Amino acid sequence: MFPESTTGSCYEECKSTAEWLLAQMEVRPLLGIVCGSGLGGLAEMLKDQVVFRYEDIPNFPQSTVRGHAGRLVFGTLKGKPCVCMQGRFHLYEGYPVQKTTLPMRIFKLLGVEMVILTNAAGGLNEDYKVGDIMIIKDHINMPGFAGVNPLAGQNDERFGVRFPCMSDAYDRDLRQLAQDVGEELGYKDFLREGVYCVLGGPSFETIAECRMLYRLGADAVGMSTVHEVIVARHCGMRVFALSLITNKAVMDYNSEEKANHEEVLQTGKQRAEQLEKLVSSMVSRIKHN
Ligand SMILES: O=P(O)(O)O[C@@H]1C[C@H](O)[C@@H](CO)O1
Ligand SMILES: Nc1nc2[nH]cnc2c(=O)[nH]1
Repeated sequence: MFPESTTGSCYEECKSTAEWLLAQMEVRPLLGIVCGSGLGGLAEMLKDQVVFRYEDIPNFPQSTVRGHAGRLVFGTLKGKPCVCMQGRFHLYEGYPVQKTTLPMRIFKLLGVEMVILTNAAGGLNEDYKVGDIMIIKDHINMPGFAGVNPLAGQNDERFGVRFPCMSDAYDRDLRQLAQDVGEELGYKDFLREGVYCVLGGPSFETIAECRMLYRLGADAVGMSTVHEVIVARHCGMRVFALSLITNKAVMDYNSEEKANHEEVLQTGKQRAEQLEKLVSSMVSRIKHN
């Protein structure tokens, strides 16, 4: 277990990073966006951009994965002030889980009320196709079963309660909005809703693991998002999340298919435009308090 002071995720450290950012620009974001592997194009939709490289932000981790540019982009999307992570952090990069989720606390201290997260994921559900977009309705925190939870350690009540509820993690109204917008855009054939399971990575799953996860109730498997969601909910932000099904999980011992990062990035490119349209259309209809 890493004490918060070595992960930079304690209140004072997050506050000092948030204050550093706020002192550099005038944008006061209400919406936070996290781009998944190969989905960084979402950030390009922001108007009047102010961009920070992660390496220039005090106390911020660095992106090490291809498809994660490592830039924090501020601007407006459909007139709404936003901050967008073009690149996120994963357990397999060697970061303690508290470090991978640190940006969520910084978002909160910047004034963000709602977070939209995206990821690339392998499809476990037999009905899913490559290129499907899955609205996440729930998650399975597999590392959490072994005690890997970003909220483990001392709780700071300034962020949230010791035992936060997760049965309402994925905002029902935002999920409905995504369904409505998706239908209007003609996405019905490739828009799904399901359960996302996080594993530690970086190795992709074995066939036996994929079969097990599907039987446990997961529709898609990936290496991110869940821990960010836990921290975002802990500090009271509304959450909406999408998985792009970039590859089908291999479930059959006769299959010649092999999961690989190239395919993940390639599928991201092919569906990027529609995913961006879905997110921006949702944002144009979201009302803030
Ligand atoms: O950041 P996400 O969850 O979109 O990235 C997924 C998981 C691995 O980082 C990578 C595997 O191709 O894509
Ligand atoms: N764990 C995992 N992560 C992914 N990210 C994109 N595809 C996959 C996958 O098949 N498995």
